[in-house]
Amino acid sequence: MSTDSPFAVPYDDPFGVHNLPYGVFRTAGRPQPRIGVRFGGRVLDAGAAARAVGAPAEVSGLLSAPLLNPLLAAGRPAWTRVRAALTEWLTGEQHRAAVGPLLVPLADVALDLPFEVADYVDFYASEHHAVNVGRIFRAGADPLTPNWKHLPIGYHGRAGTVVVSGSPVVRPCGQRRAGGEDAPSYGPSLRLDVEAELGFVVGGATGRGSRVAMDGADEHVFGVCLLNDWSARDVQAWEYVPLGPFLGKSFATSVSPWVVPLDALAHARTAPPPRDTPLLPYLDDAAAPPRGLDIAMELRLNGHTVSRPPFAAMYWTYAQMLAHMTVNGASLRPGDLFASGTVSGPEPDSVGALIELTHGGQRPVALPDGSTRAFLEDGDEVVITGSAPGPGGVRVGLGEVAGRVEPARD
Ligand SMILES: O=C(O)/C=C/C(=O)CC(=O)CC(=O)O
Ligand SMILES: [Ca+2]
Ligand SMILES: [Mg+2]
Repeated sequence: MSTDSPFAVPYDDPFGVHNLPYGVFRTAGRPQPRIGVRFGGRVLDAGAAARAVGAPAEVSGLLSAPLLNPLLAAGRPAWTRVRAALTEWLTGEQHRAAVGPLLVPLADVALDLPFEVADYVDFYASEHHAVNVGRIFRAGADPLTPNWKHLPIGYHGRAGTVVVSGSPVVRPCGQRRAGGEDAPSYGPSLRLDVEAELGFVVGGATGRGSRVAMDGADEHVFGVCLLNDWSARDVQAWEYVPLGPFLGKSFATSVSPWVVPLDALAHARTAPPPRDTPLLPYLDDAAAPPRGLDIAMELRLNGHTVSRPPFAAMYWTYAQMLAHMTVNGASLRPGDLFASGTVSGPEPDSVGALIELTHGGQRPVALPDGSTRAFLEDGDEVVITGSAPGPGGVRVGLGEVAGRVEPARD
């Protein structure tokens, strides 16, 4: 095979055949959104490939949609069949002539939000993050609230403001109370922050009244994306008592364009940290298969790496989050998105938010251009990347989620 063949993807490419993440793309020549599967530096037009190889109607139909929701709805057995088909098309000699022309260079595509977000929930699953921000928001009180080790705390976010990587983020305005003031004022957030998180993309509907136990989680988690939960800390600190985050976080949540299938993360599975508080049976994972994920993340501000958050340090697993989210009988819809909460590790340079990195803004970080940041300035660009161990020592790439801050609007 010549090295300029679209099939000549190096063995250790993080987007090799062991990964095959799903997205939705358009090209200048064909602006209709359609499902793409990343393979090396190219994107397979998956629906066109299915038709070109004469795939079964189920596979062809699911891949010919303009977004991932029908595939998400189809459930785990269909996900397995579709992934097997894609693997065969990209590795089988007999498909090269049909599939090769449908591998579009990444540089020629625009990537859209890959699925319509049904409900969006954000958890708070890092003990390190919870302790760090608890100290800042509730100085003098126990940093962990009494419920923290008994259940994965979460809140419902705003599905309609989940945006794809690259979308600009306008600095939000809102009520905030400056230190020392009694009354709030209105204006642009002065403490705009980021939260490096992992998003879990849900498929397979459940009815109201049913629950997804921990051992059913893999039937409903289709895959993962990188997620940035942009946060206006001044708005948040004033508004959150007692119902939790609201407008301080609902203006934008950015996700990476590629949804990495859970199947591609088999080698990333790892035991979560030891539990030191007994758990109710529906959350007790002492005898469960390991559902921590060893995903290495990087948080970059204007091109400079400021932190390396380790997902393996997360206290609560995605199976516990999903079990808790449905234990009251709340139904799931294809396209539900739940996020892990800020990924922070134990080290000062492994935290997933500026508020932690800068100790509430008191110790600004220095950037190579000589400037410093306590919180984000207009024009700043934040990029979060991630990768996980794959088979045979290769990495599974999660790609990146990027966003640039635009000035507040009058
Ligand atoms: O402890 C608090 O009051 C604040 C928590 C958060 O910032 C909420 C959040 O988005 C959870 C997270 O990302 O871990
Ligand atoms: Ca968050
Ligand atoms: Mg948000």
